[in-house]
Amino acid sequence: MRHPAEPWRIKSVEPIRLTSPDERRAALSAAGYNVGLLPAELVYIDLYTDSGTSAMSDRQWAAVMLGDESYAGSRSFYRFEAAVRDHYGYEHVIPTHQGRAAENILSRCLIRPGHHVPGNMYFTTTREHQELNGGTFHDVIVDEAHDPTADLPFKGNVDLTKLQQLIDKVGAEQIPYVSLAATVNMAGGQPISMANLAEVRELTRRHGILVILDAARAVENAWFVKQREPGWGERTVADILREICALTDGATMSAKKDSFANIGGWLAVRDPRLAEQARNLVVVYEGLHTYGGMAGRDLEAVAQGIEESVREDSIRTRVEQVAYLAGRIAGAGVPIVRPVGGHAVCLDATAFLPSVPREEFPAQTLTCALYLDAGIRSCERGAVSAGRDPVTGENRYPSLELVRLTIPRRAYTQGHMDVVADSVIRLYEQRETLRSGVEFTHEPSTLRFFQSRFRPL
Ligand SMILES: CC1=C(O)/C(=C\N=C(/Cc2ccc(O)c(F)c2)C(=O)O)C(COP(=O)(O)O)=CN1
Repeated sequence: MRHPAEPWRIKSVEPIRLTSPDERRAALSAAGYNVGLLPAELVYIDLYTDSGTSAMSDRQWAAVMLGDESYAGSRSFYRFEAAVRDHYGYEHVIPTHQGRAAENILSRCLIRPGHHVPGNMYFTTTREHQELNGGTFHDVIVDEAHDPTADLPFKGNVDLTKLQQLIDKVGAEQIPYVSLAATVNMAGGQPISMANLAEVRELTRRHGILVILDAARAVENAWFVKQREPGWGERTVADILREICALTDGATMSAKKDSFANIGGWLAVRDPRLAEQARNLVVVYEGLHTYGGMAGRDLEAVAQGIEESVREDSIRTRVEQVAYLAGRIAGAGVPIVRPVGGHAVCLDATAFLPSVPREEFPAQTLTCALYLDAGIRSCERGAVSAGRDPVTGENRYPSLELVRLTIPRRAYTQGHMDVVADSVIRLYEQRETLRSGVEFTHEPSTLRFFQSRFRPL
């Protein structure tokens, strides 16, 4: 797989530095063996997240200068609203400062204690807001999504039998909506197919249950539909994105992903009553419903980013850069989640470090090793992220114990991808030396992933 030639040239750069091994050992210790607590300036290649880390375009920066900072009815809001309406197709657009803020508003509107929310695999903030409002999340994704070696084109699909069984068990009136992610982040950025989406829509319509899309990486999902799903190859990514949304009743969006924004998000729905309810809450938690916790300049950057995100050459080179890194790593025999997703290459930490027991958190251990080896920050997507069962208090050990190498958009070059691949391959060749993991020295009660601290065993 060749590294793609990008449809842009670099006009501005930000210096980065490879620290010394001693500096990295000291920094990691001070960060409690949690790479998320490292100062960014001590990270050479930052693959912690693709969220908010994209390079903005010159046209986004130009739009920033046009930001209308009026408190009410900002010109920038109407541009933002038009961009979401045009490309996602929802009538009522409510800005929020980022994705989890939209999840907060939506969950407060739709979820009541005792409700059940089925979805295609959990995501940390999404499930958190569902649970905070008294809901119980139920994973109804196809079984293969939990198998890193199952090389299927649409591992983000819903298992319709699981969904029907939940409806039969709890009753449709106890299910406020089905939460559908496109793509599925925790499965490694796996897409959902149009056919499966249509089946979910048909099943939920029969029971009067809403479908709410998590659209954070829906453009990547549209790209995979175009590449992999029969009958869609001739459609544009922009068309497919609209078709995805047309099969849902609303969406939460983190504009920090597909839309190349450094901050921003939105909640969009079709039902005017739900929109009114959400607008009332957005005033409480985010700001007036025409700015939703964003400055006018951010609204402009998101609007421009949406337009850029659906361009075929843009999304192709984005996904192909990830595939390039995956090709180099998998080519050396390193176990990764297959098929390769849109935003990340996910290392299978249990296969990578078979000597490290699950109780010693292999993925967390591997993120530390990657940083020490080459100053690369990656993201633990395994038991530490999964947290504890709210009822039993026991650690949840998901079948996917992953290290996510998350690629920011338009930020790194082939040279950086090669540094990452070389480091991962080097560690894999030395994997027998990594025989023990880490243990908590500090464990927060919620979303422990961000603030936990560890020590090596
Ligand atoms: C599919 C989806 C997301 O991927 C997502 C965020 N994602 C992040 C940041 C992150 C979030 C939670 C973690 O435990 C984590 F370790 C990383 C990420 O890196 O992937 C949000 C929330 O959107 P907000 O970040 O704009 O609020 C909603 N939906």
